Amino acid sequence: MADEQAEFNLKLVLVSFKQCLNEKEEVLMDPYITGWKGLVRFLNKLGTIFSFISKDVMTKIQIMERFRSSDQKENYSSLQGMVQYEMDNKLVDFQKRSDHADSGCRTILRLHRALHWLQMFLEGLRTSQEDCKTSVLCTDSYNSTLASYHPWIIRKAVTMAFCTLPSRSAFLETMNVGTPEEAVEMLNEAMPFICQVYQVTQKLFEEHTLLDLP
Ligand SMILES: CCCCCCCC/C=C\CCCCCCCC(=O)N[C@@H](COP(=O)(O)O)[C@H](O)/C=C/CCCCCCCCCCCCC
Repeated sequence: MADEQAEFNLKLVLVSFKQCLNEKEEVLMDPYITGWKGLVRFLNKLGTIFSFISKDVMTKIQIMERFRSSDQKENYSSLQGMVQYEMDNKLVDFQKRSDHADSGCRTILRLHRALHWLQMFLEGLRTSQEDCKTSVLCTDSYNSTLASYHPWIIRKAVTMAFCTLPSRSAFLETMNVGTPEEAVEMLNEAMPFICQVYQVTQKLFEEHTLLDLP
């Protein structure tokens, strides 16, 4: 709990995503989870209107943490290991959610899709003009990524929440790494790691036809 409430710092998120890939290009589960926890911390700072989103992410993080503390924890130390284990043991629902409603694969797929949104959003943030509206950046990146997976009611709630986002400079200052310029500098550093984690995961899920899990 204390961990979830700790102060957000962009650098910690950056370090986690940097640590995600090992020399064999495997995505390591623990830093992946830590990176997401850091992002939730940031989301919580943006106001209670975002709490329905952070609750959903926390539920998914907790599912993955349970796997990591179960007697099968070794099989969940990387995304590659998890896919292999769940596929070999038929632990993934492909048609509809039933016996394996909360498999690691479908849970990570939701976070993976959200990582695509993050990638688009941060790219917009880092390359946009000072007077650009974060709500517009957020809406555009959401519409081109996650929106197609969400029902109308979620899309409406999400779009309303985006309207409450602070200005670009206030948003960058919330990252807790100094001036907006310094935050942009750090985003420049963070982006390649986030993109690489996204690409490796995308390839893995594509190879095992896991990109449409219910
Ligand atoms: C480097 C830091 C700077 C940027 C900080 C951004 C912080 C973002 C933190 C979290 C991102 C949100 C991740 C959302 C995950 C959504 C997963 C999902 O799609 N869940 C749906 C499907 O799950 P199942 O039902 O199949 O289990 C679920 O139905 C959705 C629930 C709630 C709505 C999710 C909306 C996602 C909007 C993403 C934008 C977040 C806005 C952040 C504002 C900056």
